[in-house]
Amino acid sequence: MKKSSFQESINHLRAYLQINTAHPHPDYSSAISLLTNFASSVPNLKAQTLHFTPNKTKPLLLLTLPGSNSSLTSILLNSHIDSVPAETSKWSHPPFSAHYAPDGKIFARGAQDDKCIGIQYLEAIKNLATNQEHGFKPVRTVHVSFVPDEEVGGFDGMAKFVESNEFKELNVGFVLDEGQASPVEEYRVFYADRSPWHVVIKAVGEPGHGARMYDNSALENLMKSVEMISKFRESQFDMVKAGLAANSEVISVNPVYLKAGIASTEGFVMNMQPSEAEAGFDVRMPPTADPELVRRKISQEWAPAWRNMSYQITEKGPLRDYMGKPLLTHPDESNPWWSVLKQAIEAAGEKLNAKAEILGSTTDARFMRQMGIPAFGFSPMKNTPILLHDHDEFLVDTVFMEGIKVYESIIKSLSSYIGA
Ligand SMILES: CSCC[C@H](NC=O)C(=O)O
Ligand SMILES: [Zn+2]
Ligand SMILES: [Zn+2]
Repeated sequence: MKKSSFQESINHLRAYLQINTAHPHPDYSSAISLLTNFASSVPNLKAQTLHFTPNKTKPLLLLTLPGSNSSLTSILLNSHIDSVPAETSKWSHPPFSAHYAPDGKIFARGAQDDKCIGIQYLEAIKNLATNQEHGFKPVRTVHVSFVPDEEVGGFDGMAKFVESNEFKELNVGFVLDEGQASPVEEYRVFYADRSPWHVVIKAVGEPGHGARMYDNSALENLMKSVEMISKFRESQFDMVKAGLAANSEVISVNPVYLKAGIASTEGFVMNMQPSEAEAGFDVRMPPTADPELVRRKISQEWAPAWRNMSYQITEKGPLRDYMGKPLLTHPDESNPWWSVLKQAIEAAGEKLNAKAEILGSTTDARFMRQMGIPAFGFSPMKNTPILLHDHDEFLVDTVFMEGIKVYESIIKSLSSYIGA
């Protein structure tokens, strides 16, 4: 076996990006075939496809490189196979063509989030295996997981996986999952995610003629709530604007839909005040936020029954770990994995942002942190604009290749660390 050339590595990435794994109909089976096929070119890398749903439509690919000391915990490198959808007409190139521009940019949905890291893990392991005289023999076992459904909450993917016997048997001691691009030279590491709630508030009220002014219409009730919510949002955002907190360190509340009005085939009826109205909000809480405070705010201020309001909170995953502690992995010397990771990145000649961050959005790492397993978010993309979930998501070829080198150093260091 020989190491992939620059062009071969790029081809691997592009082939993966060309498989449309966007919701609502991700083509998981083609992706798994491609990855399994690639994995079979790496000696000693064993592949198994796991299923945690009865109809087997959400496969999870688990690759394993056995270590020499099976009494030590293993390392898990995770990425998700699925992507968010793309509005094709708003892109400069078709989002599943993986257009390779002369300046090195590869345009595709998933280029940053997060198919890049999946291929980089494999390329790095392959390079390690090729560079060593007798093949790469890690001390700790290294697992690479490709999971379904992260973008829709991970409930049929990582959430089920961490609960399974298969997972327990892996005896995972440390996890790397996705992070986010860095617009500057320093790489970024994430030690926590924000926990998401989907909050729907509903108002009912007096119906009536559109010309009449009266109290207690459904939309008036809803709009009062929207005002209160906007004030809270502003108070959080003001802390960010004043430089007192990062965006991901405050509670965000963003309106995501509004539903009201009497519809007819001609559009909305303009002279009727409806008796029902509803709005949806994406709420994200940093790990140290008090969810009970937010719950009280919702029931007493944002959707009080006395204003004819009701609400529904859908908690999208855990808020605390199995010990009741905030879901975070300490990015300091108290956590030996932090030092190993940091030193491995620096050993590759790269720089790390001095401050580890909370990720503004949410990843599958929360399910592993819930189990008490330390997990950092890291996607080695430097000097790269943050384009996840955006139009024209791209990654530059040389940035992708540098990321492979960094993972080689990281995988070598993590898998040979015997302290923890
Ligand atoms: C509600 S959990 C969904 C997870 C998703 N992850 C990435 O964008 C997110 O919205 O952050
Ligand atoms: Zn992602
Ligand atoms: Zn995403």
